[in-house]
This record gives sequence, C-alpha cells and structure tokens, in this order.
Amino acid sequence: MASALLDLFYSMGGCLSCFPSSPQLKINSRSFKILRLLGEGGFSYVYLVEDTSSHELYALKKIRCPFGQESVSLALKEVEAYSLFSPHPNIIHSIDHSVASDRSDPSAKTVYILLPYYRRGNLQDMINANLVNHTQFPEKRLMVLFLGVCKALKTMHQYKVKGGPGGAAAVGKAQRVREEAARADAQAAEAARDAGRDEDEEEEQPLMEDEITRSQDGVAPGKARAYAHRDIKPGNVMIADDGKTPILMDLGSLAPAPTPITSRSQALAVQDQAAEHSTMPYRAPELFDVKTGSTIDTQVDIWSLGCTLYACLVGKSPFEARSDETGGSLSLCVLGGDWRFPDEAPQRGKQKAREEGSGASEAVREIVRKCLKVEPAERPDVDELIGIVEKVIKGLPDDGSDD
Ligand SMILES: Nc1ncnc2c1ncn2[C@@H]1O[C@H](COP(=O)(O)OP(=O)(O)OP(=O)(O)O)[C@@H](O)[C@H]1O
Repeated sequence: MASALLDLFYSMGGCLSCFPSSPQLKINSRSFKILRLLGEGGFSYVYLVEDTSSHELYALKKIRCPFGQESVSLALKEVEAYSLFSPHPNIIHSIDHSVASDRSDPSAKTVYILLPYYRRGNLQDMINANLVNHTQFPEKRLMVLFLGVCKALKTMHQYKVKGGPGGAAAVGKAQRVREEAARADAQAAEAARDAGRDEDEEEEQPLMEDEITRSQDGVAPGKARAYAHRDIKPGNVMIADDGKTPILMDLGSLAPAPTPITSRSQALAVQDQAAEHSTMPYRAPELFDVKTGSTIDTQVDIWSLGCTLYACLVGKSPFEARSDETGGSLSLCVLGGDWRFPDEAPQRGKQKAREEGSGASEAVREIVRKCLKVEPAERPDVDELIGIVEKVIKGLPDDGSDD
C-alpha cells in the first residue's frame, strides 16, 4: 500500500525534496535510493535509483502483478528475456531482479528489474525534441541508429539455442534453480535479521517454466529458435551514452516465432495478446485481424521498423499521420496500407512538407516503403533489410555521425 501511494505521488510529479528522507528499497541485499520516476506503462513504473554504496545510477522497473501467479509469470517472462540475448551491444540486459509480496495483500506481488540507466532517453524523446526545435535527424546518423536496431532484431529473429548437451532449457533451468535456491537462503537469513522495513517485503521465488524456456524444449543447442520482439517503436529504443548506439528494450512483448494459427480461438488469443503488448500505430496489419490458417512470424517487427523509421522522419507513425489527415480510423489505415509521406499529398507544397520534416532522401524513403508492405512475405527479412540499410549508409553524405 505504501509503495502504491509512492507510485501515485511520483506519477503526479512528486519530488523527493518534499520528503524528509529519500525512500529506499532492497534488491537482493543491495540498497537503492529512489531518486525520481523516469516513465510508466500499463502496470509498471520505471524509477531512477542510486546504489547507496557505489552511488551508481540504475533504472528500476517495478511491475505490479495484482492478478496472482499469471501476472507474475508474465513479468518473469520479461526477466528471462533480458538474459536470453545478453551480452549484445544493441539489446538491453538486466542486472538483477526480485519478487516482493505486498504485506497488506500477500496474493499481490511486485517484480523489480534492475536495468542499466540510459540518461539520453529514447528515440521518441529525440523525435519530440526535433518537433519542438523544428530540427531533423542528420540522415546518416539516423540510419546508423536504425542499423543498430536491425542488428538487435537479427539476433532475436535468428536466435540460436545456447547450452551443452540437453539443450539450453535443461542447462539453464538447473543452473537457475541452484542460484535461486542459494539466493532464497540468503534472503531468508537476511529477513530474519532485518525487521521493520516500510517498503514491500522482499521474497525471492524460483523462476517458473514459462513461454520463453518452454519454447526451447526439444531444440538442440546451436539450432534456431526465432523470437519476435512485437513492440518495436521509438519509445522502446534507448540511446546509449555515446549518443550513437541504440539499445532495444522492453522485452515484455517477446514471443517465439513463427506461430501457426490453427484455430479461431487461437487467432483471437493472438489478436488479444497483440492488442495488449504491441502499440497500435506501430502494429502490423496481420495482428489486427488474425486469420485462422495464417502464420504470425518475425515479419511483424519489419513492419514496426518501417513505422519507426517514418516516425523519425516525419514525427509520428505513418498511420497516425494518415488517420489524423483523413479523420479515418487508425486500424482501417493500417489494414489498407493507407499512408504517405507529407509531400506526397497533392495539396501540400514542398516547403510545407519540409516544415513537416519529410525532407528524406529517396533511398531512405524506399526503405520505409519496403517495410510497409501489407503482405508480410513482401517485406524484406532482417538480413535483406540490413543489406539495404548498409548500402544506403554508404551512399549518404557524411554528417559527422562517424565522429
Ligand atoms: N533503462 C532505462 N533508462 C532510462 N529510462 C528508462 C529505462 N527503461 C525505461 N525507461 C523509461 O521508462 C519508460 C517506460 O519503460 P518501459 O517501456 O520499459 O515500460 P512499459 O511499462 O513496458 O511501457 P510500455 O507501456 O511502453 O510498454 C520508457 O519510455 C523510458 O522513458
């Protein structure tokens, strides 16, 4: 309850100077001071925290799981996804995690995930700054960032199962259970010493078998087990401290791919899942109206990449732009592949288009067009896309992005 009030306080713009002392919390024996709220999602809050001993800064994602085991499993799926691709220069990894029970309602849990802190914010923040300052991304710099996101996706789309004989699932599971058991023992000993904490009571729980691990069962080490991110958008691409390296984050939507849709009920379940996890203006058409007999694959991310690149050039998703322009529904625009660059609208002059931020080169526009094919098979796969982007980068004039 105390922590729910704290979340509310921060989300209303509360500041720490109003508190007599900064709130603290513990993640597996490490103490952190909560400095401020960085962002929030449906059931989660992300805080900037400081390690009280090392004074290092981190982002702490706090996921509320009010609906018992099912919502905890979902949050732990996200935890597992953070370690799956680690280390990768363009994919976020988690540093630690813990599960806490709320004292006032033991069935309600909170999952804490400790992440590296990216002080430069995300691609959406850069888009917003461009809109406010009437500036645009230097094209080469943008394409280098875009290439980094493509490389992150290549790792997900072409993931190879890790581990020795018995497969990653078996090896990983055994290792995790041992680690979690050791941690739980340490936690119990500490809890006995440490009474009177105001924050939620910490309590380590073993990770459960879930979608990510299960999907690797029976796949031999070294063999492919593809995953789709399913929520590619500018807000999910953080910018590393060097200003050039994109970091793909928010792996809560990650799912094994391909998914053959064999029944109507499965089609509806996948559609509902997409509505929950994939942001509408960036969501692929095949996820709006999932057809029985179809297959949902990694090409959903290629569509979202096209929307993301367009948003970097124009300021919003192509389908938000089109539905604002026509007053039509966003989903109909997506399903009909109805979008265009602002200067392709007959009534707008080149000057107006430039003001709207669409002065992109033809080569870059062509990348958007290729990704935004309504038919998934007509979109390039991630390898083909990387090839196209690398070629485009070579042909663009230098804008200092290599410095
Ligand atoms: N590691 C980080 N460093 C800095 N800021 C972060 C970090 N992680 C998240 N944030 C901030 O918090 C916001 C919400 O994070 P995140 O997308 O993980 O939450 P979410 O609940 O999954 O959101 P969504 O509803 O978009 O899926 C981000 O847009 C970003 O501004």
